[in-house]
Amino acid sequence: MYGLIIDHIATYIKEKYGESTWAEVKFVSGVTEDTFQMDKKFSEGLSHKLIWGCHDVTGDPVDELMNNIGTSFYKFLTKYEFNKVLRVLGRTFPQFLNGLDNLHEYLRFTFPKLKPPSFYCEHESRTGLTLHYRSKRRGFLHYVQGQIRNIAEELFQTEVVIELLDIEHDMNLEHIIMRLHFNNLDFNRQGTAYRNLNDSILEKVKITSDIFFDIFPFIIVFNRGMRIRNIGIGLLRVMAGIVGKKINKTFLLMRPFIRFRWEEVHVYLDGYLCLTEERHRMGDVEREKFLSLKGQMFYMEEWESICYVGIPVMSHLPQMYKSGLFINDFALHDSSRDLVLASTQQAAELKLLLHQEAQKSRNMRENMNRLKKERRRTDKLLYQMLPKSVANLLRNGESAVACCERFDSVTILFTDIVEFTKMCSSLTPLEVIEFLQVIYTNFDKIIDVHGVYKVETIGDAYMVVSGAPTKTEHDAEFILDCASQFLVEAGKMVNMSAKIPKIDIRAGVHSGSVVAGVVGLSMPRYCLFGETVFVANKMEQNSVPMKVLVSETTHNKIEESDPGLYQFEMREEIEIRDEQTIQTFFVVSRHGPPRVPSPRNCESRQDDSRNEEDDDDDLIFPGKAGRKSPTSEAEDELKKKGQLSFTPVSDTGIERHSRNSNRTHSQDITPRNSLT
Ligand code: HEM
Ligand SMILES: Nc1nc2c(ncn2[C@@H]2O[C@H](COP(=O)(O)OP(=O)(O)OP(=O)(O)O)[C@@H](O)[C@H]2O)c(=O)[nH]1
Ligand SMILES: [Mg+2]
Repeated sequence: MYGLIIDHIATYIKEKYGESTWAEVKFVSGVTEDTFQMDKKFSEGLSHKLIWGCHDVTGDPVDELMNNIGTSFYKFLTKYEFNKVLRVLGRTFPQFLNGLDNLHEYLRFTFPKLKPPSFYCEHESRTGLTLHYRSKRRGFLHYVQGQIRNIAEELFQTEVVIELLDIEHDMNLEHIIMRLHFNNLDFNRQGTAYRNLNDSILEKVKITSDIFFDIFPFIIVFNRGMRIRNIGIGLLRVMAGIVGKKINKTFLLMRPFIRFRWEEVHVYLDGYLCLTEERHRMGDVEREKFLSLKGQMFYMEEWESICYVGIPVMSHLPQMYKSGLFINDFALHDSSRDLVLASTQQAAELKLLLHQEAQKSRNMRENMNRLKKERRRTDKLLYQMLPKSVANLLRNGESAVACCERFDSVTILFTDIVEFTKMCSSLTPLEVIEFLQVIYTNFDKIIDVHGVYKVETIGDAYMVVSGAPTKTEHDAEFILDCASQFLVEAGKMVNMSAKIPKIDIRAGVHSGSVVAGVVGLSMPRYCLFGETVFVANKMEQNSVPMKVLVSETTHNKIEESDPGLYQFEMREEIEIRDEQTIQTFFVVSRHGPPRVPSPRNCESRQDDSRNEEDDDDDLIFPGKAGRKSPTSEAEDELKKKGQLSFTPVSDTGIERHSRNSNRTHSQDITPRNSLT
């Protein structure tokens, strides 16, 4: 059933009983929808579900509910401006009721799959008329009675008393016969006016049958035997062969819902009838659907026949071609041509609108995809500057202060290039940038493998942390694995250029607590604050080339959690400030392969890891196999111009450690040519 009727029921319940009762009614009826789009189809049982739900919640009798809802119908229709259609449907109340079938048919443009009720009036008198209401649905008797009373009062200021005469069930239809008692002032008024015409004029009005069948080009005259005696000029052009055939073998009667027999049709004279789907049997081959006609039947006493005066219904021009009809087959004097053109025009406009709609939704989808891709790109840039969890907090409107967090147990690594300033004196600015770019790109690849977070680079210094923003109990181990890999990587960077035969780096590590947070609005950075940072930096400054110097805190952390995991060499105590010294250790080697960070050993790891599923990593990060990253593209560019003076470490990057690697001996992390 279309949402219009269901929306009517829902609107009544909300307005009469309030939103909370409506919510209860929905719950009781198991209805999830809250609104019902008027031109959308819903399940047939939904209307009764809501009515019975309302009965269960309020205790009001169902018939009374249906009647009261019916009496709010006219007011409800104003919501969609359908009330304007009702106002012009009939000059009198009986004419209005006679126009209901036509009205619902006309509504097919808005409700293409309409299954409306059928109404027919007979035995009209000064005191009322008999109304036949037929429907494929059951249980709308009181709803209809409410509607009728409401319309009679609203549009005709007439009070109607409804007497139920009979209810039949036939042809899977509910057929309700009611006597409407009301003051039918207009009864006979038109009739008498018309019959008062001077008889002599009527006598002279004789027209030849040619003119008659011209005036009504789609008329069908059939006799009591239902045999077609004659047809209008329009029908003659497309189906001359039906003359002499039985009309109820040639056409199906779609509305009203009655049997297509003389006795039943005869009762329906002056009523609205819709013939359709002409089934033109060529031999035993049934032709496809051919022509739909809408019209009215009149009884012609002189001919002892019924005249069906109709016009073809065309929903689109192709249907017109198929039927073999042309516009000039339609009468010029009535609106049939306009109606056909209007409906095909409307169909064309509708098609254009749908096409435009489809185009719009395609554009919308493309824009959404572009937006999504752009969003991913900005996210990636943002996640390069800030941890993902922090970036998302900021994006959700949290203040920078709200993003601050204290981490009780982190381990920080500083590395620094030995005699960088001296090296730079022999390089051009571009070569300095390239030089750092190559080193840092390779370090960037390493940190991902070891689950540490790159905090920043300061000139030739490179700072990473483990234990923030992703908490882990293996922070010291991850940092030492990362530091040792940095040394291995630096040891490979030999003969990168004639001016720099090799590079050495110092590394320093310390563990402790920090406060981490975002500072700065224009260039927000994720920074670490606290003594731990200061001491880690001191470790680096006091280390020696190609060695990792760790504080006693980090040393003890490893020894407590994983005794013997690393071999250390005790060094002298260093003074980090007046009278404050720290015991230090060099890292010598590690037992077994590095631990692989995972959600199991890194809390909220997935929060701060890159979005693996993103397919445009290569835009920001070194490309996957076969895809060039900007760095290597830039390097190619410079190579072509003969400007590149460094041979970057091969793009195979860092061999990935994994627990199941077959290395069993302790891994010596002292690079080949380091000083000890
Ligand atoms: C412009 C005014 C009207 C509009 C837009 C309208 C539209 C509709 C629609 C969309 C349906 C649902 C059919 C389906 O889902 O297949 C419907 C059914 C119905 N209409 Fe109308 N209608 C109008 C006027 C009236 C009037 C004036 C009456 C009675 C006096 C009426 C009686 C009914 C009834 C009883 C049903 C549902 C029950 C059944 O199918 O028997 N309608 N109508
Ligand atoms: N932006 C910035 N750059 C710095 C900072 N400290 C040092 N640098 C830069 O880093 C370069 C190297 O500094 P150092 O590492 O202290 O000196 P070095 O030449 O590498 O000698 P070493 O003591 O062996 O490291 C300097 O030339 C500066 O350009 C800093 O705090 N901020
Ligand atoms: Mg330096």
